[in-house]
Amino acid sequence: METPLRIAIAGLGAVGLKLARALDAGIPGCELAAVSARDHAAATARLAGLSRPVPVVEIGALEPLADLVVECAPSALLPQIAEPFLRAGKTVLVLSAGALLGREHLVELARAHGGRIIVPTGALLGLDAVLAAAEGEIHSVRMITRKPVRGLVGAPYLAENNIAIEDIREPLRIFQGTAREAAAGFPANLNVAVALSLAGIGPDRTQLEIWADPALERNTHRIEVEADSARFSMTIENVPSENPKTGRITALSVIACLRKLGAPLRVGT
Ligand SMILES: NC(=O)C1=CN([C@@H]2O[C@H](COP(=O)(O)OP(=O)(O)OC[C@H]3O[C@@H](n4cnc5c(N)ncnc54)[C@H](O)[C@@H]3O)[C@@H](O)[C@H]2O)C=CC1
Ligand SMILES: O=C([O-])CC(=O)C(=O)O
Repeated sequence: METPLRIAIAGLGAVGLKLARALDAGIPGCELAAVSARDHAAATARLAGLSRPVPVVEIGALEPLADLVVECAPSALLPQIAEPFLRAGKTVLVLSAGALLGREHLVELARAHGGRIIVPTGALLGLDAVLAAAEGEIHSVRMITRKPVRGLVGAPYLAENNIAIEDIREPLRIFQGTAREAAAGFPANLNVAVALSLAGIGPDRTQLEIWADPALERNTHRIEVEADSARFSMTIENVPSENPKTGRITALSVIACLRKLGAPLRVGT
């Protein structure tokens, strides 16, 4: 049997905690090795139910303990989390995909040292089809995101543009622009748009609309793609996790991605 891949988790929030529990329960080929959290005492308490305890350490101490780190922390921490792993030729699974924009040096670091950055499908769907279509010619990619108000409040774009959504009674379009612009204005809410753009035609050509909808319960993303190989549209309606900005399926996507890394049969692009 091969030695299991030692997994570190950076950020023990909605995604990180779910993943830690899944790794503890068993994902073939993987073992939880270490965790990083803002509040070590709280993290240790949250992990008390694990069958095999793991150390809770500072972000900078994760790399020697693991072969792969799952970044599921506030987006500003991405370089701190990723750089040591990439410099050591290791793998980084990135959830804060928006933070990759403008940080192309991370990809260069991976290239130079034989490391790897993986962006899982996360809260989205259909990146397999978008990747395939991008091998031909994609004419356009458009995404329309609708979120309940609590999934959007606090986004810097709203404050910068004096948009108040707390008391809206009807759906309100709060943003129209590119994935790059959305990543800057909604760093904790629209990683999916950046993941889509990286799979397809890039952050400057991927068009996005964001709606705040007071009647909605689920974070909803609709994608429309026009390509020379196919036309397709897809919608996902995400049940929010404990973090209303984050769909429950996000952690499941990471679990599926880790399972696929070690699987003898891999389905999907
Ligand atoms: N790519 C995708 O499809 C999706 C990406 N995301 C992104 O994934 C990331 C994680 O999402 P959630 O788990 O919902 O966020 P969360 O806010 O629930 O968890 C983040 C955790 O990081 C911890 N943290 C803060 N400072 C830290 C430090 N210095 N060291 C270690 N940990 C620290 C926080 O205490 C918190 O527990 C976010 O950036 C989010 O925007 C979320 C949903 C979908
Ligand atoms: O993209 C994100 O960061 C989160 C999101 O929209 C979702 O979970 O539906």
